[in-house]
Amino acid sequence: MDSEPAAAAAGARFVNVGERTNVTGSAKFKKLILAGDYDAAVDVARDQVENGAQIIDVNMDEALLDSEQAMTIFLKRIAAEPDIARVPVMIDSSKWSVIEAGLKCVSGKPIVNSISMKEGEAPFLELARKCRAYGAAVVVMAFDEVGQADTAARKIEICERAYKLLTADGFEPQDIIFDPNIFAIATGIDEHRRYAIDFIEATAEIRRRCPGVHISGGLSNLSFSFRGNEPVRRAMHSVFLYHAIPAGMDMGIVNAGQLEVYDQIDPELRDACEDVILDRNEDATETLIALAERYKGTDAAEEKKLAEWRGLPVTERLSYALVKGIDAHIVEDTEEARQQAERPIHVIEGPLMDGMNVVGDLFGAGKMFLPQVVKSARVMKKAVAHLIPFIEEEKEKSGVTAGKGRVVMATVKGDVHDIGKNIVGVVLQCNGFEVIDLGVMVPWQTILESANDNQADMIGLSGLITPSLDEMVTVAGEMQRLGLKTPLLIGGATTSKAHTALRIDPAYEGPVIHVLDASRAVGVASSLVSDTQCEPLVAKTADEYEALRIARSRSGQSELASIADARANAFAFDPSGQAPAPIRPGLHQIGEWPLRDLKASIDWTPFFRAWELAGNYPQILDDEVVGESARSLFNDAQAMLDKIIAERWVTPKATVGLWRCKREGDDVLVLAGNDWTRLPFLRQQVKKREGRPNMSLADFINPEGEDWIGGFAVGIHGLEPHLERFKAENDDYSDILLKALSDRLAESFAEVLHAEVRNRLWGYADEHFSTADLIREKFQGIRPAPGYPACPDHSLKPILFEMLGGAPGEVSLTENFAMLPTSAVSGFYFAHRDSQYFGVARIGEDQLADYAERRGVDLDCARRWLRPNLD
Ligand SMILES: C[S@@+](CC[C@H](N)C(=O)[O-])C[C@H]1O[C@@H](n2cnc3c(N)ncnc32)[C@H](O)[C@@H]1O
Repeated sequence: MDSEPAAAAAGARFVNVGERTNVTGSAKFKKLILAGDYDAAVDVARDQVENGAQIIDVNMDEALLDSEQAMTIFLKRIAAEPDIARVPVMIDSSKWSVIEAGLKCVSGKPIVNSISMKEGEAPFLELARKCRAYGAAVVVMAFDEVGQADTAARKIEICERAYKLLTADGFEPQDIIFDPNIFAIATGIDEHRRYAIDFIEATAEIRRRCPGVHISGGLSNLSFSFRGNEPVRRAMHSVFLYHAIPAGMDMGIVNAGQLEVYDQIDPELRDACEDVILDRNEDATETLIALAERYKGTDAAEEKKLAEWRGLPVTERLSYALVKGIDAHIVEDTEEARQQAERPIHVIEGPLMDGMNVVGDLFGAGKMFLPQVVKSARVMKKAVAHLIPFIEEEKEKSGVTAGKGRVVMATVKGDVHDIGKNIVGVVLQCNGFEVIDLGVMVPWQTILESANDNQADMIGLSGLITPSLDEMVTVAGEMQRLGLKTPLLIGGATTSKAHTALRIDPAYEGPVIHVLDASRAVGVASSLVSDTQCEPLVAKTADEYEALRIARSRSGQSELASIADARANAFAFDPSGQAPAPIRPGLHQIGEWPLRDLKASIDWTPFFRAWELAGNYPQILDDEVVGESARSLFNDAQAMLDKIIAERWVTPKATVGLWRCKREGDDVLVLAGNDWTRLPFLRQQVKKREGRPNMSLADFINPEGEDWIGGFAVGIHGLEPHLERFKAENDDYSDILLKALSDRLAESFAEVLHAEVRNRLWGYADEHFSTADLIREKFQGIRPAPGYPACPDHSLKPILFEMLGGAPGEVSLTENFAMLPTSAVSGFYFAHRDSQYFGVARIGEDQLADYAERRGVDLDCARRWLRPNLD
């Protein structure tokens, strides 16, 4: 055989055999051949190849036909079409005369489908030799004198016998393709229940006993009981291949354009198919039949809609593609519109903007959600990218993007997080704004220069970590110093209306507005560029912030205990809850971790939150309001995740340290390497009700004897080339999706690694938690992260990283202690039975001074780091 199936044999890929040029399987093809319409019949073959068929099966076994003649004409016709002739032909007939007629027309390596030992060994060998004389490979059916093989044992026995006969006769193993018979399952007949699993098991064994051969099968039989229900059939075929390919099936007669991606199948349907195919439970068939009802007719309706859509006038097609986020035909449609338009810019100003307006309206009305909007934006960007060279040719550069207004956006210095900012940028662009995105870690000078150079209508600042709040105050202060009046928009996970009102707004006389999320950004930005709405919005916001400041000054803050009193009310250490010494103390470098394991333990709820879809996974997939959007996003995420894993886009790395330690007040002294390192922790100072302690993380370490503490950092590396590719393709959707998935992998890695530490490295636990219980953190021990409420000082990160040997998990820190790569997690391990998360909240000046001394920095520096805990 040629290299295609050989590659498949090596496990490199599965070879699709197109099944549409078969008069017994395709009513359409039969009609064309009977009518003598060979032009259209050739198009069927071309479609197959374009849809990914790597071999085409040709069958002319029809009583009303002169099959030999039809085979000859058709094969000669396709041999003259270079785009079809490049794939091998499988000549499919039950009559040798037809096969031979076909063999005479094929120039490349043919495949004969099929021969068997139905009539005994001698006729089998005779046919096989004839095929070999034509240089053909053969499909051998698992059929012998007794009949067709149905059980695994019979399939194995027949194939092994045929293998021995053929190879002894001089046949090359790679020219033998066994078809061990795929039969219909879910028929309601008990004997049929094992048909699929028997095929899979037999495949593995045949590959073992008959080295070098290929295994093939016709998939349509499998789902015969669900005729007319294409979604269920597609799902069954995909699930079947998902199991059969790893067992050794490397070819299959399957409609290449109609295979579902395994992970994109509705999980309920996928499980039901899996139960039937693997014969996993008694009522699997009933369950699948009941479920199948739900899918009836959906496909026909979809196909009809699709066909209708492609038949619309081009402007409507553009609008439809934008609203639905379909980028498959966008370049050809844009080109068609351009040819019809007077000037290329009119395509943007006309149909494209019309389509985006519909998207904007639907989003504004809560009928469309962020993932869809970002997909629509991708379609828009691709269309615009196609038009730009034509517009530039017309020297019309300026008109392209200067729509409603111009926004300069940046993640501030020291911060690297940009998912939220990118989403806001895309949404603003969708709504006609020109966005100048300066990226991450942008110092105030660059932001203000760009705003000035571009005459920005507003500046948007974003940040995720608390030190970024201070950076934003700095930018506001510099804007004031320069006498600017440009509106300043504030957004990002740690920002809040209160912080904006209390700290940023007083630093700048121009308008300052906190924007809660992307869905509000459009309204705020549109008002700011509107002649009538700008003033009212600015005045209303200023009043609101003033009211907030007054309320805060009047309400007074919760009363603080002195740090001495707070310490006297510490959480009592219970020696009986102390974990034993680690089994494997010291540093552990975790070079790589299998991505597949990380996928399995992903917590999906925060993923939907990143896309501003509210609800918990998995219920969110069925949510009445956002369910459809969530499902579509989830499917895209699964598909990308599978690629990330299969093509190893990213590499997870980690470092773990488990060290001896002792307590000194609220400090923990850690013996990392040969030196003792001081870890100063903060203590809650807000006065507590009787019986409630003022907690510090130090309280979970033995105050009297020896104890142990741990630390870790994980990072997901290697995103950059993919992000660059997406950027080049104007694909913000994939860019944001990849970053969000990479964040998920980092969190999952931190969770899985903590389990590894508890169960093996430290070894104080012996757990068997489900993923759901892991996510609920039901285990003993915590991994508090610097910058989080129990240890809010981000500046502990450099100390932790130093103890971990520097750049743990190949993660580094920015000057404001953000981690690079962005998808990274770090923290300490506490193993005591009582250890728990809490918030330090507000602290007093006495603790601040005490902390500055323990931390070894001056008071101002400590004040800057602990600012959020002092207000
Ligand atoms: C941010 S969530 C991440 C887990 C979530 N399953 C996910 O995938 O996004 C939980 C982690 O945040 C940190 N954390 C939460 N609350 C904390 C607190 N009060 N103090 C310190 N760290 C805290 C801990 O590292 C904890 O394991």
